[in-house]
Amino acid sequence: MKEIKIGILGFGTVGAGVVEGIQKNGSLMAERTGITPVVAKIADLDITTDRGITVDDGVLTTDAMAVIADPEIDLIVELVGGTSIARTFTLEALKQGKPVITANKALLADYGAEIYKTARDNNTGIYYEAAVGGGIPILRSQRAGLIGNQIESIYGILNGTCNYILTRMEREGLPFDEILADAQALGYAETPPDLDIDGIDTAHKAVVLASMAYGAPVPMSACPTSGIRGLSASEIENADELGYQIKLLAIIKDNNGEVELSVEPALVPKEHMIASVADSFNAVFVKGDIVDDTMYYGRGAGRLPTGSAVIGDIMEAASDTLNRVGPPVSVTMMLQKTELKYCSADNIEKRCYIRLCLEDKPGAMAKVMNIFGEHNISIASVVQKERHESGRAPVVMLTQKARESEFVGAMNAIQALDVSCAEPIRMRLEDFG
Ligand SMILES: NC(=O)C1=CN([C@@H]2O[C@H](COP(=O)(O)OP(=O)(O)OC[C@H]3O[C@@H](n4cnc5c(N)ncnc54)[C@H](O)[C@@H]3O)[C@@H](O)[C@H]2O)C=CC1
Ligand SMILES: N[C@@H](CC=O)C(=O)O
Ligand code: NA
Repeated sequence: MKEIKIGILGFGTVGAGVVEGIQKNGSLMAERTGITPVVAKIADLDITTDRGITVDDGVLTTDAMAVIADPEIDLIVELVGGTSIARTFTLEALKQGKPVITANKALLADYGAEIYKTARDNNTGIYYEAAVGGGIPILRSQRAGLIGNQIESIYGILNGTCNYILTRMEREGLPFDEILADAQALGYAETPPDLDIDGIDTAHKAVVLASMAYGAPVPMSACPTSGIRGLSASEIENADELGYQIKLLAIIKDNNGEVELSVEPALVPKEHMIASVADSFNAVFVKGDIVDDTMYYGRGAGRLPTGSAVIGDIMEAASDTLNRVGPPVSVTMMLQKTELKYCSADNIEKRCYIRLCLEDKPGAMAKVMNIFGEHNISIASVVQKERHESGRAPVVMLTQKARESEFVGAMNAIQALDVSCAEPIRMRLEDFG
């Protein structure tokens, strides 16, 4: 039986989950692989807080750099988070030829190009399954099971916090802030949670998925991003009445050789499988040119599910190290091309949900319809609610597909109308057609 000595940096939610998982199932992993995982060192700035886990004397330290430099340590697990000290730790370990396992999608999204190249140049690996879809082995599926496919499209619910908030707003009608506090207490949210609710965490994961799908590090600037901050109960109710649910979606497509990428809240049909993905669960739908449609589902956040993904990477990195495999597929797939072409956001075609507030006056609707006509936007359905006592009436519309630039033009023109009494609300409607 061979042994692999692991140095963990960051003993927070995920770090503690990794140690708990190895304590529980380490012997099972050893029986299955012939490699015994040994947590030799854990570095954290705080080594006094009780994580509900007992470790041997001498394992805990506050000095992460000493763990990286320790010749006894075979591989490094980076779980401190953020993009500053985590980048320093990761690059230093790779330069010493040690494989790094990380759950840090922000780090990969911002510094992926530098990190993958450093791994390759030092003949070692960076492993990052936990960075996308938490416990779901989505990247492993992409780089192993789907390796023979051109990826046509990926749709993902990739943020446990947002999906948890949307689910409870819809089911329990609770206020946004109250549910966010629960998501934080459950260990799902980032620090700060703005990364979750503004869609940035989803975008971090989307660019990692897109990089692997299309073969080069994709910059965050290529991913137009909006989140669920300020989403009102009215949108959830209106969507429900029309047969839809609202989900924060990552959308990645090969659009005639150009990468189409966005993160945005979207109405999805209630009968589609994606609508049944609730709470902190994530789901990723990948369509390949050979395999056709595939779907992956599981816990997207939390101590043990994320720990499970990190542990899978530890065992793969251990096997690669012991077998002296050079840079693994998780590195080479990210460095196939030097540059990718991106679809301009203006040219993306989509359907939309639109809520207007109109003065209830004769001709108001005709003015609005004229504007849609001028912008080549065809309306699929319109619901005008009873007018309020104020003389104003909310109007809810679903459109057919049109170009983003036409939607922007139409919204500006409608807002400028004398009969328009509030800024129009617009969201994507994704029917997967
Ligand atoms: N919590 C979750 O469900 C998931 C988290 N992740 C990612 O995993 C990483 C870790 O997240 P959490 O465990 O939730 O964060 P956390 O905040 O619970 O843990 C981070 C730990 O790192 C320690 N730390 C900070 N600076 C340090 C330094 N210089 N040296 C040593 N220790 C240091 C902190 O004291 C803390 O205990 C992040 O990149 C996060 O985005 C990924 C998937 C899911
Ligand atoms: N904050 C993230 C944690 C996992 O990546 C989430 O809520 O999904
Ligand atoms: Na994963």
